[in-house]
Amino acid sequence: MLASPPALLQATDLRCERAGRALVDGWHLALHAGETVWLRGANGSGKTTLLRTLAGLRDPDAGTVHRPSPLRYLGHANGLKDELTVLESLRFAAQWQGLPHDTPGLRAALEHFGLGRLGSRPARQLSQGQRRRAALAPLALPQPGSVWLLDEPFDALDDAGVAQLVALVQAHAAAGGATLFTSHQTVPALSARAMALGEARA
Ligand SMILES: Nc1ncnc2c1ncn2[C@@H]1O[C@H](COP(=O)(O)OP(=O)(O)OP(=O)(O)O)[C@@H](O)[C@H]1O
Repeated sequence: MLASPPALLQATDLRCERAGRALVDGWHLALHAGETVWLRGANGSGKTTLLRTLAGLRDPDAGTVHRPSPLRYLGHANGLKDELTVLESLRFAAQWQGLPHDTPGLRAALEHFGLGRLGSRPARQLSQGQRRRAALAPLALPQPGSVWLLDEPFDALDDAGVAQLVALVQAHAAAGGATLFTSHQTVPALSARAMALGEARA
């Protein structure tokens, strides 16, 4: 019998607390190449806390997270710097991904999200949807076999933006990557395994 390939991201017996209360306890995840997982849950149920823990931005209160693959986390706050232009932000993200400063895909990545004409604009001049698109643009740069952790990535996107992101997530899965995303809206065009968190905690 063939052994199953190792997960790109693995969480074992995870416990995450806020203000002394467990949001998840004994939680498991094995995210494999080609998988797309939709993490669902009510407001306050712990999705952001869990994603940040999986990304290594906060420590679990118990359990382990194994991250053998490159990882990209996008929080719902966008993380754009107002004073940087859209192209500078993308260049910064490319370097962070280990790509050369002058990587040829930068323009194409902006074009993917319809931002080709906005490359020299400072982020502070963008609309909310344009900011979301600019934050997502680094996903259009190559990073084979990586894990994407995306917190509410569809927020503020119009129908065309949703379709552009769906196309990227599907291509990422087809190329051997994996994605875990949160969303309060159903995205019918995206085929994803749903995982639900428990009830909201006050
Ligand atoms: N810095 C903090 N200190 C204490 N409690 C916090 C803090 N941040 C979040 N919480 C609490 O942790 C719980 C989970 O919050 P979290 O942001 O992970 O939920 P969420 O599922 O992402 O919510 P939403 O759908 O509203 O974005 C909430 O009850 C929240 O009040």
